[in-house]
Amino acid sequence: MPEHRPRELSEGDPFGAATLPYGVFTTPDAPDHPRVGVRYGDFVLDAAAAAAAHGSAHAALLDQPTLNPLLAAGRPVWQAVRAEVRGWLTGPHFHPLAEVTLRLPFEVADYVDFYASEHHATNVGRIFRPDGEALTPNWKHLPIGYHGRAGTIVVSGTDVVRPQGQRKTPADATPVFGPSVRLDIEAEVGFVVGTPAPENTPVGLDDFREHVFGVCLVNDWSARDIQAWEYVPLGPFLGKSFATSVSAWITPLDAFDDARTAPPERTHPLLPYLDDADSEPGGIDLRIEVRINGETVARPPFAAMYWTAAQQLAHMTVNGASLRTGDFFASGTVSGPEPDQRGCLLELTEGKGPYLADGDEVTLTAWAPGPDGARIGLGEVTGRIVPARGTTTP
Ligand SMILES: O=C(O)/C=C/C(=O)CC(=O)CC(=O)O
Ligand SMILES: [Ca+2]
Ligand SMILES: [Mg+2]
Repeated sequence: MPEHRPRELSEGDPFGAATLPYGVFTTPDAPDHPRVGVRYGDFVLDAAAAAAAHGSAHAALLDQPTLNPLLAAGRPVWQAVRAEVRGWLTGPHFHPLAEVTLRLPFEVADYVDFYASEHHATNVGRIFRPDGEALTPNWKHLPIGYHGRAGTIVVSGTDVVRPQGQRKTPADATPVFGPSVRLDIEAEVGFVVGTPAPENTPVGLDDFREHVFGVCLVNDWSARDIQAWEYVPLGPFLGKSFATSVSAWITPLDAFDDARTAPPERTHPLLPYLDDADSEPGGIDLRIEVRINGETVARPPFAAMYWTAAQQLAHMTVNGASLRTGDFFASGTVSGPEPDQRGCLLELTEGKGPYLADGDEVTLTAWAPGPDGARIGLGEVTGRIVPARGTTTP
């Protein structure tokens, strides 16, 4: 049963009234009734129940098994619902976070993964292509990306089965098949598209807020041995498509207004559709923490990303491609300039490993500065590696 007392949060709780991320949850007494919830401290506001009780015009958008109807409703509705939710925080309709089951919060349309950290791209280029320039000639002119696999995006807490595949190191005469022996993480930040765009209407830098609903943490699990053998010349494929974990909580873009920051200085002139010199600062000062089995292994700074999410969206649509509600794009691995700011084990260990072992649990958390000293928390993304399934089939 929902608790009928208003919730008191401790000072500095990163999930206070300035944060208010959306998710989809069920309760043990109604396991077949997924609906939209809002995280407040360690509680979940049943937004569907609160909206119905208040006679909200948006009640039907919130009594849904995914966020997609709310995503599709557009920015004026997102802003109206967020204001209404603030008014419901002192009322009933809360469940303890530990007592609900959280679902994948939105139905993913297409999934794109970028490569926007200059530090990551330089480090990986050095490790994967030691004989060439670390950054390819196009890197400073466009945000490089690839299309990922939307159907294998899973919610935080889902176990990740060790993938199997082909690999071939220089020491192997022929390819070998088996469970990946270089399973890695990639700490990333994802952006969820709400408002669609028809074909042949590129989304300019200044229209970013009209289309992007919110932000979440992403772990783009990567099998480096499978990847290193398969990726030439078309890019990542089975080395990354087995699973991508996302947080159960999507935080509205507006929650990051106080964390906006200018991206690093541009070293190359940009074509007009990517030139953000006169746009609002496109960086976000999000501080990520990567923990493996409870131990902090890295603190990647999202503010260091060279390409911004607005530039990525502009680039994704500049060729005439349309946008759908539920389209999802991730930043690429977040790495900063310092050795302890690298967002994957490939970089953290200079390509030598160790990589993930069966049973390892990886958790990403993050926060950004908010209004009046508040912290804006991003919901965690966590996942545990379980052994490869079945027999090894060549
Ligand atoms: O440089 C490469 O060949 C590939 C690098 C990656 O694994 C990149 C990737 O998934 C994009 C990113 O997370 O930055
Ligand atoms: Ca990635
Ligand atoms: Mg992936």
